[in-house]
Amino acid sequence: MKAEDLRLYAITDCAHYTGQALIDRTKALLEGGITMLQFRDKTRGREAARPDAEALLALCRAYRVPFVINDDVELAREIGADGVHLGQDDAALRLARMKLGPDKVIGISAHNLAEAQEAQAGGATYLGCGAVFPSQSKDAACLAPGVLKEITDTIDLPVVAIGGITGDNLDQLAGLGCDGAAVISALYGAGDPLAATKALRAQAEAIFGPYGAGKPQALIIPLDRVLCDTHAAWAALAETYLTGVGKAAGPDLAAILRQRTLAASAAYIKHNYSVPDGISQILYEFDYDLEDYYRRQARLQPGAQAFLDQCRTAGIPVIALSDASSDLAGLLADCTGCADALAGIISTADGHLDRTEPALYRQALADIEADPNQVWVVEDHIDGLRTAHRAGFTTLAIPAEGQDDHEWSRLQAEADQVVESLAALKDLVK
Ligand SMILES: Cc1ncc(COP(=O)(O)OP(=O)(O)O)c(N)n1
Ligand SMILES: Cc1ncsc1CCOP(=O)(O)O
Ligand SMILES: [Mg+2]
Repeated sequence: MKAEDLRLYAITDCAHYTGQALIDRTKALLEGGITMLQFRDKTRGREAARPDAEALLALCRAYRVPFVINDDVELAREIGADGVHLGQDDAALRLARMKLGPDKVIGISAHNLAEAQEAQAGGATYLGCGAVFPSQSKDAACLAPGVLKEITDTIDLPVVAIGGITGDNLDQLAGLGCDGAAVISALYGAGDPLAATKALRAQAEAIFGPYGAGKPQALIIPLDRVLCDTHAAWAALAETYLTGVGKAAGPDLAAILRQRTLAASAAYIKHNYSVPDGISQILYEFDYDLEDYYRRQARLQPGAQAFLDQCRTAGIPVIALSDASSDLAGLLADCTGCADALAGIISTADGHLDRTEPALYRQALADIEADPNQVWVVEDHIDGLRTAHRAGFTTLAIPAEGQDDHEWSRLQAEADQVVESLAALKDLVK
């Protein structure tokens, strides 16, 4: 989840709408441009509410909008929602984080700086602060604007304001440092929910900043497989090595190693095939084969040159990501003629990092002053996409050779955006 997902955050009004009426109304809100949805049902129990929650989750997936459940961590976990929103009297943040894992959204209600600090220290994803105005939907004490400002000035988490917000008072939230507005009645209670959402969304963007807009400040993209046609070389590395030492590779070896770095692949082979060489010798052989392929056969993928040219025209630095050493990756860039178009190369092998470590992606920011949120990480790899997401980058899924259908559907479900090709990516940076 990104801070901009909070721009116009709708919360269901299950006191007035359930079943098909709730789905229809929510669909109008999604069509009108809500940027996040919370399922909040304060009266029905978990089992009675579950079908509505599941239907809304499917709808939010279709509109690529995060979907969280109010109060009920178990329901969120069971249906695979993006997370939960918890108040001060709800389940403990620590327990919720344990149950949901590090990647899920956990929003916490905070009414003062101490609560906000505790939520930040406990691993909350965002804060809901209010009521900022008297609310018809909940009997909640009003928060002074000074307290809200103190929270946004002190805390690093994204903050959404809540309570009594309408088109008539939204402007009063300008300058308080919030990322968006959470709304029940001004959306669900509107005579024309589609028109009301469109109007509130435009107003929210004017006050809190654009949503999903603009070009990235920089872009991180895999060099192998995505920019260059090196899938065949990577897929053959382990088998070629094993053949050389007189062993036969298992049928699914290439698929197993696709998720691993070179070092982890070498370790896998060492431990599963009782080969004579040590891990560093296996790595040496891998590097040798890659270098040979890079020098003799590697080419840019179709559309890569045009995409890189467009980035250059638009002034967007492109940082290539590689699982080979940066020396080898540099050789690939030279041999395929894209070296001059790259602002840098980051390598899992150099830093002994794998794609589950945010430090990998953060390296890219060392030389450029960019807000991670404004940096796009293009990934063909599910671990990489998840890590970049967790590190606060905007993520784009792209297909690549060697992905199976399962991985591609997970990428599509979890990415902020999906691009079908480098040509489509080029259009996005125009
Ligand atoms: C975005 C957001 N912010 C605050 C709340 C309120 O949560 P809580 O204090 O737990 O009250 P209930 O909504 O559970 O009645 C929220 N739901 N969403
Ligand atoms: C859940 C909640 N928490 C504080 S105020 C509120 C209700 C927000 O609803 P409305 O937008 O109708 O005031
Ligand atoms: Mg609650």
